[in-house]
Amino acid sequence: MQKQLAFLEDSPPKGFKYFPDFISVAEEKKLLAFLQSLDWKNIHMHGVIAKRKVVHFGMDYYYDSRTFSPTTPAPKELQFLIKRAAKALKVAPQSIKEILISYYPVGAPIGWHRDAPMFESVFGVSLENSCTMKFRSDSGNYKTELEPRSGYIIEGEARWKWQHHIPAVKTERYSITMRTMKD
Ligand SMILES: O=C(O)CCC(=O)C(=O)O
Ligand SMILES: [Fe+2]
Repeated sequence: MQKQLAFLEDSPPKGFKYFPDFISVAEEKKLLAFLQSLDWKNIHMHGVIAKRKVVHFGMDYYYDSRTFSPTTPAPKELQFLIKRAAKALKVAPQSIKEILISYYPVGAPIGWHRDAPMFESVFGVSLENSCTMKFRSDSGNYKTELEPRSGYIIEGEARWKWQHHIPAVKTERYSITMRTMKD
């Protein structure tokens, strides 16, 4: 019994895949320099301003109304990453319609959620520092470390049956998440 519980706790949700060293140190350095040039926006949710800041390409997402509309296409600096993520997701690069760049200052979390229902698969890349990502569902809990330069896929059960969350980060971190749209 004990063993089975431990197994449940430790096995990743189906549809979550992790890719250590998805980008090189040089690519990370270039991306981080590019991110400094962006026009970072606050997230207003239910009258509160979140600690993390974001930049959207492809689709703008309005957190309060949960609606979206087309915005600036992804710049050239992100094209290699979109191509690589699309390959890992086994979709065409044009299928990646939303690119969300997030900055987590020390102490910034992202609360428990499922990504908005208009999106399908998610590919995330972590930059600068590690964080913990937690998953929960009726079938259990799972916790993993997202290292700098790693990538992850959230699709299938991990996407629709599980929620995920990043506890307040201990060291600042950036992520670039790329999403396909649901049909
Ligand atoms: O920062 C990340 O890697 C994940 C962010 C996330 O879950 C989201 O934007 O929906
Ligand atoms: Fe998410």
